[in-house]
Amino acid sequence: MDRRDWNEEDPEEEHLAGSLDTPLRPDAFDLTDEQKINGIEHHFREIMQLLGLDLEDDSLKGTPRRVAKMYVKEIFDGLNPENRPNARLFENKYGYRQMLVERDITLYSSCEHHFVPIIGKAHVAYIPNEHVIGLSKLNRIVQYYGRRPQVQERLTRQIAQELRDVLKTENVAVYIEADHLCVMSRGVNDVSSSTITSEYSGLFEQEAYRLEFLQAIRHHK
Ligand SMILES: Nc1nc2c(ncn2[C@@H]2O[C@H](COP(=O)(O)OP(=O)(O)OP(=O)(O)O)[C@@H](O)[C@H]2O)c(=O)[nH]1
Ligand SMILES: [Zn+2]
Repeated sequence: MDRRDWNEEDPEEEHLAGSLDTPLRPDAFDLTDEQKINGIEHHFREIMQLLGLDLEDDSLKGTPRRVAKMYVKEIFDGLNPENRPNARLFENKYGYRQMLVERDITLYSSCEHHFVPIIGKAHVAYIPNEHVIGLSKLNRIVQYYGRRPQVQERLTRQIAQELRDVLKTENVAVYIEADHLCVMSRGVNDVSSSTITSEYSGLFEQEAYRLEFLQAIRHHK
C-alpha cells in the first residue's frame, strides 16, 4: 500500500501526519471482481431477507446482484488501484505560471460510517512548474477518490496528495463542500447544514494565493 506522506520509521511523525490511506485489509486484492460480486450478492440477499423482503418478487429479485455490481464496478471502484486515472502530463510549453482553478467539480462519494451518499462539489487548483495536466484528469482524480467509502477529511487530503504527486508540485489547493445524506436523511435529520474541508500546500499556504483561490471559487452561478 502507498504510504507516501510520512516516514514509516518514525511513529511520532506518523501520528502527527495522520494516515491518508483508506484502511484496507492485507488481502484486499486477492479476489477478482467477479468473486467479490458473487460474495456481496449472497450477503446482500441475506440482508434483504432479514429485513423481511420477498426475494421472489419480480422487482426485488435482481437487487442483490445489482447492488453487488454497483459496489464493485461503480460507487466503490476507486478501491481498486487499477482504476486510478492515468493522468498524462504535458510539458508546460506555454510557460503558464499562474494559478489554474478547476471549480465546481461534481463530487459523489459514500459515507464510510453509514454507506449512504455524500454529494457535493470539489474545487481544485495548482500553480504549474514544468508540467500541466489535461483538465478532465482533475475531475477524474476527484471521482476516483470519491468512489470509496470515505470521510470528507481523508477524501480532501487524498485528492491533494494525488495532485502533488501527479503534477510534481507542492502548489496545490483542494476545497470540498458537501452534503452528507447520513446527516440529512437520518440521525440528526438536518437538511440545511453542509460540510467544508480544505487543504492548502506550497504557495497556497500564503494568504494572497489562498485568497485568489477562494475568490475564484466563490459562488458565481
Ligand atoms: N468527521 C466526519 N464525520 C462524519 C463524516 N460523515 C459522517 N460522519 C459522522 O460520523 C459519526 C458516526 O457517529 P456514531 O455516533 O457512531 O453514529 P450514529 O449513532 O449513526 O450518529 P448520528 O449520525 O449522530 O445518529 C456521525 O456523527 C456522522 O455525522 C465525515 O465525512 N467526517
Ligand atoms: Zn455517515
